[in-house]
Amino acid sequence: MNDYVIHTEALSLSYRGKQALDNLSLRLARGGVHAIVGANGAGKSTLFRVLLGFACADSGSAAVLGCDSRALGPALRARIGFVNEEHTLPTWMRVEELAAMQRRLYPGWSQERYRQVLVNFNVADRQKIAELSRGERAGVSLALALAQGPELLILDEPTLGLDVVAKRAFLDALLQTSLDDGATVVYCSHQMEEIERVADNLVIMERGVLRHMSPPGEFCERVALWIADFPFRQPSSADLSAHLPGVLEMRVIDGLTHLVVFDGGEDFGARLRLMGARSCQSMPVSLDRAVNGFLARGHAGASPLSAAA
Ligand SMILES: Nc1ncnc2c1ncn2[C@@H]1O[C@H](COP(=O)(O)OP(=O)(O)OP(=O)(O)O)[C@@H](O)[C@H]1O
Repeated sequence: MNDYVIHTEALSLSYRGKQALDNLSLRLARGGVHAIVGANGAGKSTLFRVLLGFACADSGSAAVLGCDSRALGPALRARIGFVNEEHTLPTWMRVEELAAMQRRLYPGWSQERYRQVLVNFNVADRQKIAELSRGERAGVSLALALAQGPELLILDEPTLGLDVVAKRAFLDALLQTSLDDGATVVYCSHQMEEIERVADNLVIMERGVLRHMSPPGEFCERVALWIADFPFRQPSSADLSAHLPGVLEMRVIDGLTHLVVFDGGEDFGARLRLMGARSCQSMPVSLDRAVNGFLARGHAGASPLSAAA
């Protein structure tokens, strides 16, 4: 018996020949906030669909809270909160009717949590869902999901389209749900500053494959920006690839070579000097730059050093 809230083994799914999940083996431990990132089309939403039993994999296995995703019954579904990026809700219902219905359905319902999230949106209880703006609808669906008191919360780009204040309030409530109620949160997002703030675990997917998993800080520590001054001959992208390990991205700015490097090793500076650098220095990068550099390397249409001058 393991304690993974999500466990996939060699999970594959292709849509008419297009590989969305490619032999994906992923184990997410119980507790904390897990953020899944990846370029557009990396397979994040597809993974969620398979996990929740909305789509069938071609091969491999997927389990949520220890149960095969193909056999999730009502009792198990009640332990999982899910918010999709469209924030699908019954448009004909009034906000108060929807909240009352959910309160009856979920024994762990927290009215306080519901109000805590919803207060940041200008939503009147008597309004119909159809009358709400997109952001307000997102606010209602997020308030409902957090108030359900789920054991596992799966969120597909939950803050897309929210303004800064609403986003912050939602993230605070999310953290509190995870800390106070012990809920495990699994969510995908393209917003790194948000992930930096809330995530305990960073999962990077690329074209249906798991590329990296660690705490965000650990990932950042493995990526560095090197700035080197080559006074005579600027090395080409090909030179760099051949002689330096882990170069993700190269740019020449004001005559200085900027390299984003993953696992460059202790002697990276010495290697730069051997290639003719007069001086060089390394500095840390933000999560945004680290992840984007990492993903740019394998991005469709981009060569490994696509940003090279
Ligand atoms: N119903 C479908 N029919 C055909 N192809 C699909 C379908 N759904 C997804 N795909 C393809 O599967 C791949 C993975 O899509 P998915 O929506 O899972 O990516 P994603 O990581 O969630 O992307 P984004 O960040 O853009 O939301 C993409 O190449 C997409 O074009």
